[in-house]
Amino acid sequence: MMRFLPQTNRLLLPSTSSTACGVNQLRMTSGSAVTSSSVSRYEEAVRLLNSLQSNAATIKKLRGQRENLQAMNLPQCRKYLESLKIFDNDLNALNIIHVSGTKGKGSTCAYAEAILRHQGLKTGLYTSPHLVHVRERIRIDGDPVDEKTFAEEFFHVYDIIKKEHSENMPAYFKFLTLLAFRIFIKMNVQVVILEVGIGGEYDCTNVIEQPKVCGVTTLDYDHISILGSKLSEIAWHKAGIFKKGVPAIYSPTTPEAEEVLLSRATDKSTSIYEAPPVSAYHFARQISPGISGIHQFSNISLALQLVRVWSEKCEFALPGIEKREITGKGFDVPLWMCDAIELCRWPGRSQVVTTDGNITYLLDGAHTPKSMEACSEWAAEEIAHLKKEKVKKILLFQCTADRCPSTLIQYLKVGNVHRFAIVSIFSPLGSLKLSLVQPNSTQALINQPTPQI
Ligand SMILES: Nc1ncnc2c1ncn2[C@@H]1O[C@H](COP(=O)(O)OP(=O)(O)OP(=O)(O)O)[C@@H](O)[C@H]1O
Ligand SMILES: [Mg+2]
Ligand SMILES: [Mg+2]
Repeated sequence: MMRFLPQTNRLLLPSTSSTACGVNQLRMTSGSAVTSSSVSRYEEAVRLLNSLQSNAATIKKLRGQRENLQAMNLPQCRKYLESLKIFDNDLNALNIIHVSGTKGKGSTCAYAEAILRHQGLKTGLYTSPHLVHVRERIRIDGDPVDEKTFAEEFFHVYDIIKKEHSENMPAYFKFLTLLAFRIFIKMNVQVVILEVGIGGEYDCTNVIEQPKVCGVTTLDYDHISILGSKLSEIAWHKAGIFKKGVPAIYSPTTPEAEEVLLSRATDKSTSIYEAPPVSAYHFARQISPGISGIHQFSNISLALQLVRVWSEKCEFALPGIEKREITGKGFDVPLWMCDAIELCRWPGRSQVVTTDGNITYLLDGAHTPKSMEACSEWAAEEIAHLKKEKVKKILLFQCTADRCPSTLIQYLKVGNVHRFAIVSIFSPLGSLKLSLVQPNSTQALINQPTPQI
């Protein structure tokens, strides 16, 4: 089948020059193998990156000035990008799929990435948070960027910003976003799937001017001190990523939230569609999606719509997908797309890990009411499958920052089948604190040692 690639797209041209688009030459360490010096450079990079995290006292102090700070995010980002000589054209040429929402952003991005990679496109994927190491957040062709590249590009970005903005260094997430753009440009990726950090309107990923398509996943209550406590307020922030002339697709939501999404789309001259239920598609064969759980079907539908619109906008023909107007309707999903959906992996979300020691861990990233319910449904189903086996089942879900385990646990309704639910607290520094929660109780027994089971 004939493929049409965007004429204006620098990234779809052969990559011959490391100075393309105004970014400077790489500072190479010796050889391509990972040397001890490149490893220590990587460790030093991670140490410096972690030093950009605000401590609890600073965060508390800054909370009062939150509105001001939020509004400053994007102007600051633009200054840093200018210093890094990354221009709007460079970002636009990344052919970005931009995804906001409360739940399912990472999964939706992972599905879209898996589908496009299956077609041989060189992909960049930017997501958060990470589970084991920070490089998981910046992926090239599905794999975390390697340590050597990470370290080289880190110091390129860090040195320039330190030199020009030493009094005003970007915080952790902002820095990583700049680094991700730099790496994607250097690696000549053909498409970037970009997950918003928090909200949308003021999020530093929103510095991009012209994505190819935007998506809004399931809306729910999270970060309410920043985004508001009503779904309509939350929707306002999420719709902040809409851009003039860039189609947007959203997962079904409440009428109040939908009204806000639609009215913001009108204000911004964005054409907007609701992603259909998964039953609207005709799959070439029965599929068992790579990320399990019924809730993943709405992410799959959104990812399918995003990929389809992306291919129309980029004039990149996808085999088995007819060219047609963007409508937000279901379509025939060819075999290769079914394969890609099955091959998609997103660790730490609806993941079952079995150990030799008769323990099965159910890992999930749930941390909002809706996602705890989704997690609950998925876990109950998995536990039903495991019922006959004499294995202990431990469910881990995510509880970071100021979220409270005891408010989340009430949404978990998997009964007595497992002995304990363990709330995992991830921190970007990589330390994992465990808190115990007894399944029948809403009371977390914080910081107890792991039980003998
Ligand atoms: N469509 C959905 N509806 C409800 N819950 C969902 C949905 N998709 C994912 N989840 C839940 O949210 C968790 C996190 O999924 P995912 O990483 O895809 O979302 P995210 O929006 O990137 O989350 P985060 O806030 O951690 O960045 C999953 O483990 C699952 O419990
Ligand atoms: Mg979140
Ligand atoms: Mg995420």
